[in-house]
Amino acid sequence: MGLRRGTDRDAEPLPPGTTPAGERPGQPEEAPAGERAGRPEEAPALSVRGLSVSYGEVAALRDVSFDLTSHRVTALLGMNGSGKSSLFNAVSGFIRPDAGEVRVLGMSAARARRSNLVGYMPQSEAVDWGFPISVREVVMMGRYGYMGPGRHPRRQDREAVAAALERVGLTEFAHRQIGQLSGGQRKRAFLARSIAQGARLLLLDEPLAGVDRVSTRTIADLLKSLAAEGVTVLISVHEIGTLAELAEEAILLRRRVVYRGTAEDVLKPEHLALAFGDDADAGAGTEEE
Ligand SMILES: Nc1ncnc2c1ncn2[C@@H]1O[C@H](COP(=O)(O)OP(=O)(O)OP(=O)(O)O)[C@@H](O)[C@H]1O
Repeated sequence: MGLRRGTDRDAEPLPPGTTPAGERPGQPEEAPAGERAGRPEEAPALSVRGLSVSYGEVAALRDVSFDLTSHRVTALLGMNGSGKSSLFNAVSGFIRPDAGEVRVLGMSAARARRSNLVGYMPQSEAVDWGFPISVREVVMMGRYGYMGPGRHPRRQDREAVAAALERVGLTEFAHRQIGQLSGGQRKRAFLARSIAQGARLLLLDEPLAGVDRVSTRTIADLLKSLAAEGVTVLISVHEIGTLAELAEEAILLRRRVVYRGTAEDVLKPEHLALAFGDDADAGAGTEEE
């Protein structure tokens, strides 16, 4: 049961959530020292090294490197086509990069996903909102990784879902079909899915597109409280208006990392120009090298 519109990612529901001790699904591969699932804090929350992604002739990312530590909300800022979704898909293990390496809490991207450590909120356009599934069922998808093949929720799954719905303020909407929520409520439902999952790294692709001021505030507050609990949040935005409200720091992306700094620093015109200004290397597009 995938909500995501027709890609091969439908084969598996979008990354469910993390793992309370003792109920971690996914079989640990031989984990190097310091990579054991029970002690992921020892590694950076996210480490991206020399990442390049292309689609045929189109170079979406080139030699992208950065680290994220926990307890932080970091914005990924760039114009349309700058590679934000490609980065999320590579970090989630959904697409295979041409080159480079992604480590999530010291694990490979694929293993982190299987271990329910990565929560992903796709762009709205990537979701089939007509899919006959309730808000509660969407959030329950965050628990799939803890269930057996029959996906029968146990008491702790139901409790985790109820708590997540409560936290995002959607308890009273739990039985509504997901498409019958407002834009901001839909985003909160997907956030609840990652909360129920217990994800340690949250990847949010344009979560504020089409969201009003009140919902933006609510989502920003939720993200901050999750970060305070040790969750690492990477959130893509292509509008600068909400940046300072959302994130403490930002990475400017234009196929490669062109600048990184505090939200205040990144908003300086000379830095924004690196990501949004006219440039021979503008945005994404055909490799010109
Ligand atoms: N499946 C695909 N096939 C071919 N090209 C693709 C594919 N997905 C993305 N691209 C191209 O890769 C580049 C980066 O796209 P990506 O979606 O990662 O950017 P983005 O920053 O998320 O854009 P937006 O802000 O518009 O969502 C763009 O030139 C895009 O056209």
